[in-house]
Amino acid sequence: MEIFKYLEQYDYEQVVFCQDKQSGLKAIIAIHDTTLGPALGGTRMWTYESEEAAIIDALRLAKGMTYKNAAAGLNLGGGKTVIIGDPRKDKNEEMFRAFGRYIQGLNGRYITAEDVGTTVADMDLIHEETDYVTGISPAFGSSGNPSPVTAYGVYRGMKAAAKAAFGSDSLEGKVIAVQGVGNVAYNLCRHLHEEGAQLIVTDINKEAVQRAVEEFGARAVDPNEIYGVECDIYAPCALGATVNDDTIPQLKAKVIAGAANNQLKDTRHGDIIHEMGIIYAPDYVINAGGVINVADELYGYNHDRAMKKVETIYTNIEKVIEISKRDGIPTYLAADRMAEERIERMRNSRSQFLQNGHHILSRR
Ligand SMILES: NC(=O)C1=CN([C@@H]2O[C@H](COP(=O)(O)OP(=O)(O)OC[C@H]3O[C@@H](n4cnc5c(N)ncnc54)[C@H](O)[C@@H]3O)[C@@H](O)[C@H]2O)C=CC1
Ligand SMILES: O=C(O)CCC(=O)C(=O)O
Repeated sequence: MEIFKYLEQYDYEQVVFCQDKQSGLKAIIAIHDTTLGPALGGTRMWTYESEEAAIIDALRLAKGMTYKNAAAGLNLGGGKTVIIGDPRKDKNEEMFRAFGRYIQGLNGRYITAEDVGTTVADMDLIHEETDYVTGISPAFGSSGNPSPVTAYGVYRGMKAAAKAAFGSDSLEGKVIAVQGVGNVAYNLCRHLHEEGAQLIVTDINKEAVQRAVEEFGARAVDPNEIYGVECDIYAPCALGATVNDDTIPQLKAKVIAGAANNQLKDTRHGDIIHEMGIIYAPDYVINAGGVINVADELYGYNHDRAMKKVETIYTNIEKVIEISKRDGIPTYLAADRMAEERIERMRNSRSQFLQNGHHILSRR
């Protein structure tokens, strides 16, 4: 891959390769844009097919965080890390401490948190080496696992999207197909079940499926069947790129609203579903609850304040759908415009007064 060409094309600021022979750490920190503030985004640990696949994932996820943080109204830029490895087998204490030292070396340009494959315990190890980490244990006065808060935000955003599609935001009796019932989706299913939705679930992890069947009366289907089931709402909550050329023709849902990052394989898939009349709740707008929650730690964590901000996801989804209808553009583009306009406004105003990026963190 021609890395500098890619960085130039999509305006990335920095990529850091971190290796530590003793612990086996192989990590890529991607910093996309710090116009709004330090880059905040989680650390994903995953077994990638190739180093190139890992680099591309880090870059795509980091850019997504720039847009997510901007659209959520946070004063934070976008970044993300991927650690190459199997989270069930390859973790050790030295690995996260070595990684923490790399983050410390960036002196606040990048702040991390959890993502797929990493946990609060991993963040606590990073915290031994740096303060530039969020989502650490509540014992440290922090917010802990962001997944339940992400789930609540997705639930609220899904209701806003349902209102646009069905005329009411009630999910009672709605059939919702949930792909992946991990940390976020388990909590999402709880909210949906409490509201009286009918759930169809799938996961490659049989125990996760079993739990959803037992606790929420969900119907289980095989992983590749989920796209074609009769349902009102498709909720992608596993990994990205599941809205693609193969899956779109199978979809029966009128709404796509879920937690996964980078749900559209390509932007043209957002155009296709728009033309089909499907209401798509843009991934980075609807799944911002976790980052809103962890970002609150930078101000001294206050759960009520964080949850109040998470509630804005409902109105943000409404706003995106409104722009989409007004301008006749797909919702993913409406969300991009909303985020880009905010970054541009701040770039123009900050450039005149700020030389060294004064930020809340500099008061810590
Ligand atoms: N945890 C959080 O607060 C946030 C998570 N997200 C995104 O939401 C998604 C889910 O995150 P988590 O629940 O934290 O991760 P998780 O790892 O706990 O859950 C993902 C689940 O998807 C399943 N899965 C993987 N591949 C699958 C496939 N092909 N078919 C069916 N199931 C499959 C896994 O077995 C797992 O149970 C990810 O894309 C993540 O990036 C986004 C914002 C915040
Ligand atoms: O919610 C988190 O754990 C941190 C933010 C993040 O990486 C994300 O929203 O994808």
